[in-house]
Amino acid sequence: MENILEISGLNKSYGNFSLQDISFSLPEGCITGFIGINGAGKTTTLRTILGLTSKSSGNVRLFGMDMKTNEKQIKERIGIVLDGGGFYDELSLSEMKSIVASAYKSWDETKYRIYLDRFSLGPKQKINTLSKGMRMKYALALALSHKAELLIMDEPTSGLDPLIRSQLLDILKEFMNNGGRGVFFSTHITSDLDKIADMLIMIDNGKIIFQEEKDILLDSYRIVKSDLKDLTKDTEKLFVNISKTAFGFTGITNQLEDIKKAMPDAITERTTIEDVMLCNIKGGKK
Ligand SMILES: Nc1ncnc2c1ncn2[C@@H]1O[C@H](COP(=O)(O)OP(=O)(O)OP(=O)(O)O)[C@@H](O)[C@H]1O
Repeated sequence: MENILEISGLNKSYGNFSLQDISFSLPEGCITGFIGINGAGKTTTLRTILGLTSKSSGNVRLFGMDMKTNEKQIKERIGIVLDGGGFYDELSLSEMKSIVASAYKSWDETKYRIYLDRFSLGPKQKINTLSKGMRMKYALALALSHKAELLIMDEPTSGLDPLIRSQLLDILKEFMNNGGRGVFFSTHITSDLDKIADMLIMIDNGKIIFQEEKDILLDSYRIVKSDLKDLTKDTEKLFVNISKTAFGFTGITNQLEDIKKAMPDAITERTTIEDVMLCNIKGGKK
């Protein structure tokens, strides 16, 4: 599998916040979720990758090309959905589309109209009359109408109702049906990724905490419930996070085999992505 995106040694500072030595890669054919709590650095990373925010150091390669020297060719092949869209609010959808379309050699007007119809958006409607969900659909229609091979989306599901979120997930699955493509999707709402992500990258406080295939990640963690008597100085070390009550404890572990030996009667349950994200935040579960 080729890497569609490769980031190495990315650094960037904003006052007290900094992206620290961010490195990861996205293989083609994967929907990758970029997860982290508010303020973790997701938007800053995406904007830095896209050259919308300057970086202090690091390399960004897309489709095997360096972003510094091939920005135009690279951007032709990326569909971008940013929070708020970056649109001129006083324009109609059709006027804004003309500006966006002129930036792409491979603009596909037929496809754009199909998406507009599918999303029930009127070309004469003004951008400032769009609801949050309609704005996201419009951004998606633009991003999908120039034969992009990689979709980069910043919090596309934030603030959307379950119906629109489910439509978005269907569209992403359709997009991935053609080979050689990728989706990079930042979110702090991890339930959508439980359904569609193949790969997960977590950022916290400007640092990458892990990059792992979703199924492998979820297989390696378990929620454990048992009596307090099972907790000793040694067994506590087997947990990433523990909460105790008067009756027992609930913990999250990534050392399941050792837990089974140490407390064979404990109840174990599978985790969600949210459980894994929360227990990997510095300072434990928030
Ligand atoms: N233009 C800016 N100037 C100064 N600080 C900034 C700027 N943009 C972001 N930051 C700071 O960088 C940190 C990371 O913000 P960022 O928006 O990347 O987080 P995020 O993970 O996308 O959060 P959210 O889920 O809330 O969107 C925050 O502390 C934020 O205040």
